[in-house]
Order: sequence, then C-alpha cells, then structure tokens
Amino acid sequence: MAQVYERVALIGLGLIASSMFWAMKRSGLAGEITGYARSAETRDTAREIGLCDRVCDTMAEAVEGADLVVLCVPVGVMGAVAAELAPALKTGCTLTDVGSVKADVIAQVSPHLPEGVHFIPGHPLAGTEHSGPRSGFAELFDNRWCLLVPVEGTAPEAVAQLRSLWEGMGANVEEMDAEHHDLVLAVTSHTPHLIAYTMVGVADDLRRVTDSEVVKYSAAGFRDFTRIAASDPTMWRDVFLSNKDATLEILGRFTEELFALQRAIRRGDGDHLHAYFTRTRAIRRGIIEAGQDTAAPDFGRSAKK
Ligand SMILES: NC(=O)C1=CN([C@@H]2O[C@H](COP(=O)(O)OP(=O)(O)OC[C@H]3O[C@@H](n4cnc5c(N)ncnc54)[C@H](O)[C@@H]3O)[C@@H](O)[C@H]2O)C=CC1
Ligand SMILES: O=C(O)C(=O)Cc1ccc(O)cc1
Repeated sequence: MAQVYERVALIGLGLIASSMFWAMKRSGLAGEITGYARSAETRDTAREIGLCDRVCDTMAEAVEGADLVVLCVPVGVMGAVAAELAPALKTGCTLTDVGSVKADVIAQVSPHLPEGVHFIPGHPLAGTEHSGPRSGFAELFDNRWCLLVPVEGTAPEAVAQLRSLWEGMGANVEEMDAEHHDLVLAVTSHTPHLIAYTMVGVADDLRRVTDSEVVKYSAAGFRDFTRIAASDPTMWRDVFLSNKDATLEILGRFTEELFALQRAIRRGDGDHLHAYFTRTRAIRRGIIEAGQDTAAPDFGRSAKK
C-alpha cells in the first residue's frame, strides 16, 4: 500500500500507539515514525524492541516536522499533553487522538491549537486488556471500526488522508459527532466495563467466604468479566470521569431495569422474567440474522433504512 503520511509522531507508547506503529509498518503507510513516552523506562523498552524509527526524549523533538501527530495517552491528560506539544506543531499538520471519549477530549485540546493545524479526533474500537509498549500488534485494527469525529469546518482533504491511514491499518472508518459517539460508547463499552469491574469486585468479596470456589468454578461469562476487569486502571478511571454525563445516563437506566428484575425475582414474577429474557434473546437473534455479529457494528444504521 502507498505511503499516506511522510512523518508520523506517536505520543504515549502504549497498546494503541505500538499497534499503530506495527500496523503502519506492515503496509508502509508512513515514511518515518517518531515516538515519545513520558517515562525513560518506556523509551528504553521501545528502543529495545524497535518500536518507532526514532524514540525521542522530548515531545517537541518527536513532533517537529511531523505531518500527523497522534495522541495515545489516557483521556484525562489529553489537554495537558496538547498544551505541551502545541508550540512544536508544524503548520498544516494533522493532530488526532485515539481516546475512548470524544466531547471532553475536544474541549480539553481545542483551546491549545495553533492556527493552521487540522484537529481530527478519532477512536479505534479495538483493544485488549493489556497495556504498555510491548502489548501492541499489527492486526489489532483489522476489520474493526475506527470512528472519526471531525469538528465543523475541518478540511475534507485532511479527513480523507486520516481515513486512508486507518483503512490502510485494516480498519473500517465512519464519521460521527462527539455527543453521539459518547452516548453510543457509554452503552456498548463504558457501562459494560463498569459492570464487569463491579461483578469481579462482588465475587472477590464472596471469595473470602467460599474460599477459591468462585475462581475454580467460574464459567465463560465470569472469565470474560475478569479479563475486562484487568484493563488499565488509569485509562478506565479517566474514561468514567471524562464521559460522566453519558455514563450516568446509561447507568441510571441500567439500575432501573436491574431493580425491576430484582423485584420480579423477589415476588416470584416468572412472567416478567420470561418476557424480559425472550425480548433480549430476540435482539441477539436479530443481530445474527442481519449478519451483524462482527466486530464492526453499524450502530443501528441498517434499522433506520
Ligand atoms: N486499551 C484499549 O483497549 C483502548 C484504548 N483506547 C484509548 O487509547 C488511549 C491510550 O490507551 P492505551 O494505549 O491502551 O494505554 P497504555 O496504558 O497502553 O498507554 C498509554 C501511554 O500513555 C502514557 N502517558 C500517561 N500519562 C501521560 C502523560 N501525562 N504524558 C505523556 N504520556 C503519558 C503512559 O505512560 C503510556 O505509555 C487512551 O486514551 C484510551 O482511552 C482506545 C481504544 C482501545
Ligand atoms: O477488550 C475489550 O473488550 C474492549 O472493549 C477493548 C476496548 C476498550 C476501550 C475502547 O475505547 C475500545 C475498545
């Protein structure tokens, strides 16, 4: 595949940045890829494993002359990182990010942007419970969605170029506005993560009573919860603080439904339980019949047609 950007800078060398590096290298999408990490230990690891063509000791050095700068840090520090690197950005370059929340990141980053920089927020819907520079792999984005959230007035050529990069890394790209993104992700990712954290916490409390039975007899569903609950605490703390409104909205609805199910169990209301489970089974069957049981959901678009 042809080169999309001459020079790319990755800021924060964790799971997503390292996966982007290997994916760009796989298809020759960038001429030179520089990288910056805050800790000397991460920079040493990156140099040791050949992550980035050039690992820089300062953000300014990594960003200098870059045509594309990608912020791959936790969402809580996007603004501070943008403020630090803004003076070093080349006029005409594109600044993007990979954060799991969009409206808050836009609010944090926008005030620091110099004239002539194209800011195009993004979010690959692909990840694992692992983090750090050694955790990335080239295939992470293959056949997964990457959502771009261009703010009004962004140059279409700059968006098209970033789209080409993500497509070159294997992703399917869609554009979406920030508020809609944050609500959709609160439903599909953020609240489910919170539920997994809670369930593993509950089981851990119980383990003190029942010894190791919870782990010993755990079925697939619970094992998935423990995998998700092993995700990076800093990243997920920031996601909930940053997507506060949408998460609280979905969590409110979730607890209302949960209380209704709790009441049905207490009252022995089998009809309520049966009707509810029949409805959820139909949803799953509908997904399969529509051929949408893939990593690339269409967020209800086909239903609107
Ligand atoms: N892990 C996942 O499954 C996914 C994560 N994301 C988003 O991607 C971003 C990065 O996540 P990962 O790569 O998973 O995290 P990670 O924990 O693997 O890497 C984050 C990197 O940022 C660095 N960092 C933290 N604070 C910093 C600061 N103040 N200045 C400079 N560097 C700093 C860390 O040292 C680390 O190298 C986050 O915003 C996350 O929400 C998006 C999709 C999936
Ligand atoms: O590992 C999992 O199950 C995930 O859900 C990965 C993930 C985590 C955070 C994102 O913003 C996008 C994808």
